[in-house]
Amino acid sequence: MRLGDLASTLFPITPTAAAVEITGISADSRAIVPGTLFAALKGVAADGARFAPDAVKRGAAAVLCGLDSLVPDDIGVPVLRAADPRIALSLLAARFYPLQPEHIVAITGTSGKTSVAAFVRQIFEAAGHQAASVGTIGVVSPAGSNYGSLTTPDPVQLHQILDRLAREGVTHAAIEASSHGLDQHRLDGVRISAAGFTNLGRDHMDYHPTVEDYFAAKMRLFGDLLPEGAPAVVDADGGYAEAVMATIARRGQRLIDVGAKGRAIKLVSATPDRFSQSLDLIVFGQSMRVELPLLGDFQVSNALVAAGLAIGAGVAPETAIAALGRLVGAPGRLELVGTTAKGAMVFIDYAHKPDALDHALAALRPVTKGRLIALFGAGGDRDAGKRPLMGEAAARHADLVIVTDDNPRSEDPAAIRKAVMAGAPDAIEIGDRGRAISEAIGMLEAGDVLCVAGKGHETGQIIAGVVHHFSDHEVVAAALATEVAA
Ligand SMILES: CC(=O)N[C@H]1[C@@H](OP(=O)(O)OP(=O)(O)OC[C@H]2O[C@@H](n3ccc(=O)[nH]c3=O)[C@H](O)[C@@H]2O)O[C@H](CO)[C@@H](O)[C@@H]1O[C@H](C)C(=O)N[C@@H](C)C(=O)N[C@H](CCC(=O)O)C(=O)O
Ligand SMILES: Nc1ncnc2c1ncn2[C@@H]1O[C@H](COP(=O)(O)OP(=O)(O)OP(=O)(O)O)[C@@H](O)[C@H]1O
Ligand SMILES: N[C@H](CCC[C@H](N)C(=O)O)C(=O)O
Ligand SMILES: [Mg+2]
Repeated sequence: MRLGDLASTLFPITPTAAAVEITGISADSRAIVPGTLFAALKGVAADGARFAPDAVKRGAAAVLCGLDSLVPDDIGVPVLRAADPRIALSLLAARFYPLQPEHIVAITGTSGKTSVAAFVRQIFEAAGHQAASVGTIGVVSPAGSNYGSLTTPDPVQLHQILDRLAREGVTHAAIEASSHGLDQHRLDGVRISAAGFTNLGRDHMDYHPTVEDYFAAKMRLFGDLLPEGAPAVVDADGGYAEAVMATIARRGQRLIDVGAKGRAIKLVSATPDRFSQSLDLIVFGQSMRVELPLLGDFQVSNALVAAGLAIGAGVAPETAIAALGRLVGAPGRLELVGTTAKGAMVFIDYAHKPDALDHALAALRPVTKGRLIALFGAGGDRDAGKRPLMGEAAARHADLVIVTDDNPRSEDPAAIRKAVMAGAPDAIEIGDRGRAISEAIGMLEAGDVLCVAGKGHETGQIIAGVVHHFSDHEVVAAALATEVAA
């Protein structure tokens, strides 16, 4: 594509520059091949402007940067200066990869995004649409699934994915909008037709200076990205619901509020029956009942937000609610992965923040006849303040707490465990996660429940910056197999 076709409506471009052929876009100088437009962005760790000369040496055909960027005008290729180069990058990426599924819904909130995205995809499928989801567990579409590393991919990758999905015939997609993604404008070029908000709790205090800043990042989804008049779904029972609804009202969006306090999709009652729960609902004034095959109050919230989003995107209410009866949980989210010979159950969950741990363990208590055992750690190079709070949440709910390693990343694993144990002083400490899981399984008696939390679907463990293959699923399966053999 010519630079003129790509960027002339956004930037003043000379005729010579307009004729330059652009073959790709990247914000990483290391990925530049001849013909690529290099976006020099200021990041958390570096200023991309420093890498512009190297990008040009590698064949960059143009450079995008900020108004006051250090990139010199005489760098040898056209320089496009934008007030906010991250927004410009997203808009250019959306133009370079022009196709998007017709209906895209985006979900934000501290917990539940992956689950809601997976549920919306399943409801779309039940309604007969070609559907996909994009988020922490990767891209899941009729063509298969592949795992990416970020919850909200960077804009170039995201638009490449959306363009590919649309070409494969996907008409309906659900995307997770992380606070990093919203803050860094990764979603700014996406044509969002409905947006959802699950809840707000403590998270990412390493990146956002205050909870208000974190909330403001999430609010960009409704304040800036979702058009006026479009449907906005909120769990009315969740934290910060009123503040979210105020933004939605200010923007003239169509509120679909769900939950016990919800009016559009009202939860009249949820009656649990071990692994499922019977939901009595009033959906836009009509009584409906469905048996949700999932455990935990929080999954009711996630399912109703998902139904609201699917309805907002055009699915008939009866179809959306009926589809809740066949939902399958997202991998590694309160997933029952096995039962020991003595009759204890083992679950794998992705709770890696205090609220999530609170909800996951609370959900398991009613199915626990013996002891509830929580096994988890906390990630390194992430919000250190959440560590003792996770310890406290576990100590509050579980009969036995085992503190182990999650992804220590660059940090000292023992120091992370110590910080977690400040909130759970009676916990057992077993650093090696594999050993912790097999020892925990060895301790299980009839009726006990073990919750292995924090890594969910992950297939690697990052220790001292190196990713080692590691899967809670594989370790649990191996420990259960040994137990049966013994
Ligand atoms: C803190 C954070 O969000 N960082 C993201 C951000 O990087 P950054 O802009 O701060 O990067 P930087 O290292 O300061 O470098 C500045 C610029 O120089 C460029 N550079 C750097 C080195 C070089 O040799 N050449 C070069 O061109 C970089 O590509 C970048 O454009 O933008 C990059 C491109 O989009 C992301 O890959 C990167 O994600 C890092 C890897 C990351 O770990 N992010 C996590 C924390 C994250 O985003 N998580 C959220 C939330 C998860 C959840 O809880 O749901 C997610 O959406 O996954
Ligand atoms: N609505 C909810 N409220 C509270 N906790 C939840 C909710 N939904 C899920 N959880 C808990 O949070 C964990 C992560 O859920 P999920 O992956 O769906 O959320 P997420 O917002 O995508 O998280 P992440 O930001 O880490 O990707 C689950 O394993 C469960 O323990
Ligand atoms: N998207 C989240 C995932 C955290 C998963 C947990 N296992 C950890 O390493 O803390 C993050 O990068 O902060
Ligand atoms: Mg997620």
